[in-house]
Amino acid sequence: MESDSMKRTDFPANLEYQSGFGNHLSSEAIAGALPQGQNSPLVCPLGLYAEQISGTSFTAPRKLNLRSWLYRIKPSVTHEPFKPRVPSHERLVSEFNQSNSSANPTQLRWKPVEIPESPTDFIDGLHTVCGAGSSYLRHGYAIHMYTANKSMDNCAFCNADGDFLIVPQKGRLWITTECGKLQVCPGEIVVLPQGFRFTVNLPDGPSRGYIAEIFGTHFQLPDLGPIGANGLAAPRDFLVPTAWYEESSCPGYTIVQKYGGELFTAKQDFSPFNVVAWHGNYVPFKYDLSKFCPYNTVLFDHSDPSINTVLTAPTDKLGVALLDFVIFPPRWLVAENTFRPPYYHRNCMSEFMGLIYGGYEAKADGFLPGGASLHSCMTPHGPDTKTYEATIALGNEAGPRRIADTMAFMFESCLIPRVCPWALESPFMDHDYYQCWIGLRSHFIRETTNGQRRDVHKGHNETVTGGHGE
Ligand SMILES: O=C(O)Cc1cc(O)ccc1O
Ligand SMILES: [Fe+2]
Repeated sequence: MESDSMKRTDFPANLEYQSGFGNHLSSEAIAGALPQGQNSPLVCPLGLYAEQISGTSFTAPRKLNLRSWLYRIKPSVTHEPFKPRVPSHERLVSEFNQSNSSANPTQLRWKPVEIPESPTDFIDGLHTVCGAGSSYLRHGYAIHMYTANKSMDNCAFCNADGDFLIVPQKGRLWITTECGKLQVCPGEIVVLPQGFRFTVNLPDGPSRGYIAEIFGTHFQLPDLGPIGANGLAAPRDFLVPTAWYEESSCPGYTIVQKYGGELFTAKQDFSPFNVVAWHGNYVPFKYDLSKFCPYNTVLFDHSDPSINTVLTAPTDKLGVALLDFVIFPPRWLVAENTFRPPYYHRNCMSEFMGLIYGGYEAKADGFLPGGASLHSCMTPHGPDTKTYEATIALGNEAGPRRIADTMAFMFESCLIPRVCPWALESPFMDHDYYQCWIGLRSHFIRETTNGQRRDVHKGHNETVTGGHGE
């Protein structure tokens, strides 16, 4: 099923990467292609054009400043004017308002979206689920899902609106970027920053995944506070491409630009992957979630999920995220006298969840790999009835238990999402979601006696000893 463009951008079995989150890196596909001692010489080595891509304003503080210099055969500007892409679908949203999305405080859940049979590439398979704010105002986010079955052909995608954090759930993504190539499997994530051109090949055919798009800021590693200097996602596990270029002429090559949530196309006669060398700190990168070093409670109570933050996109308010990317990876549960699954809660932040593989600890049924859920600001949620009952049945005899073969994740935001018609009218919407909690019974009993409480679940009295406050 692979096209000519697939062959043209063939991927070696094992790509080489550079490593390190936030590093200033450089890469040459031909030795000597990088100018020495300056960014923009009168004539660049090998007759290349110098081109800067800025990911932050020129004057952003140094510790936040992101930019790279690309040395390319022809500059990006060498193209015909942008035209609206026809047919234009209203399936991508980057400014959420009453005309394109609605408020909905209900707990929402979706079954896995089926992958289409008709030829669909990564661009045509993209749909916005929900989001908040505006790409124009440079504050907000969008959550998309993609389903696709064929590689992009003679075209590249460019997102002028924000950064994409892609979570593949099914099928590998072989992504060619202006900085080089990335092979991304389910279980890994990839970040394609605003403005980079890229093309997505699907070596496995049918593919599905989730995307968080952030406007006006970029992902950072979370502070570790008292955890110390190590733990969670290690900077060195973030992998960045090495320079790769193609020189072939490509008549009718199309750049598809997402700009204000709309798609525009521009024709050019060469591949945008013509960067022979580059240097900088504004780069695409990938990360293998199995490298994450989880921390958690080792005695009692359930930790807040922020303990599992892989990447965070901050707002200007300290500790308040525009979007946190949090995972629920395999780990040991050891807490004593503790309700171990996620607690019942209401959150001022909004929580979108997806499942890459396995099951999720709070849902015995109904939350499936490739599915999704949305629990918006202050909407109550927590373990389903089956999970609650099973946890209580285990009681305090539950020894250390390893949660294995699972990878769920959450996009958590301080901005309240509006939900798009594609998601609300989806045939994959689980209209019975609320039923998973309806069976939660009252276990209330009024009387307690002096240090004694009635164990309602086992139906006998038990002395409470070894309180935590001693
Ligand atoms: O709602 C969820 O399942 C996500 C979640 C997990 C957890 O361990 C604690 C809080 C929380 O919101
Ligand atoms: Fe939650």
